Amino acid sequence: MMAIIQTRDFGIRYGEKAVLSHVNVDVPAGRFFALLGENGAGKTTFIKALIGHNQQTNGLLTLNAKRIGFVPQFRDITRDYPLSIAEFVGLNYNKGWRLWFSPVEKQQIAAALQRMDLSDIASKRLGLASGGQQQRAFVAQALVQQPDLLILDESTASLDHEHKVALLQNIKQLQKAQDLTVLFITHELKLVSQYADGYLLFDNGHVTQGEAKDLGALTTKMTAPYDEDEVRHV
Ligand SMILES: Nc1ncnc2c1ncn2[C@@H]1O[C@H](COP(=O)(O)OP(=O)(O)OP(=O)(O)O)[C@@H](O)[C@H]1O
Repeated sequence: MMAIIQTRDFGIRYGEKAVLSHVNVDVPAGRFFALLGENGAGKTTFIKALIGHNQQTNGLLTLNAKRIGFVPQFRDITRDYPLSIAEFVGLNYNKGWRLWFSPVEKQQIAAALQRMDLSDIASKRLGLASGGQQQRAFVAQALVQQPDLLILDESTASLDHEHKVALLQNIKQLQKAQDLTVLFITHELKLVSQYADGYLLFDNGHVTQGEAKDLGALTTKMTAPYDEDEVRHV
């Protein structure tokens, strides 16, 4: 199977400080991967390298994605935020010099809304939507340009349990139906282990790749002293 992300002896540093070194991963296309690790372990740094931010890297990084969709950590939307959900979802569309959407673009926005279950509330003001609806709108925005790699940074962290599960089910369904590769950064190991096909564990400058069947053992090891709800999210 083709790897959508492949690294060989790959490293990233900030000045003198090596954040990651000797990273060897092969993420197959069309799978759901959890990106795990303590705060500061280098998950965001790795993602930044994938989306092409200038960094000091060495070794080999091969990326076979045509388009990457990125859902950053939850941003607070105030109640007076003026855009509707549909307008927000189309916000980052690269229209060049045009101010309006072409029929194809409109159709793609409608499809993204539909995929995230937002069609019925497309004209609702985003500021008045619930946290779960807002989070789905962020994902829909990332889906509009039909990425083949979707990266989500702690997208479940701010949601209650019911909405966490709903979002993960939604993403899982997308991954399967659209043959999308999903990288899901999370601290919620137990939750994501039901959806992930594999994981990348960031630890102490190194990255370990594992399969879904290993997630159970990892969960026990990493969450043993705490209940999941007690793990603090920063
Ligand atoms: N621009 C930067 N310059 C220097 N050091 C940085 C920079 N960005 C991050 N670092 C350092 O690199 C390390 C990895 O940070 P990174 O944000 O990638 O971790 P993370 O795993 O994403 O953490 P979190 O779970 O908190 O988001 C940390 O020690 C951080 O302090």
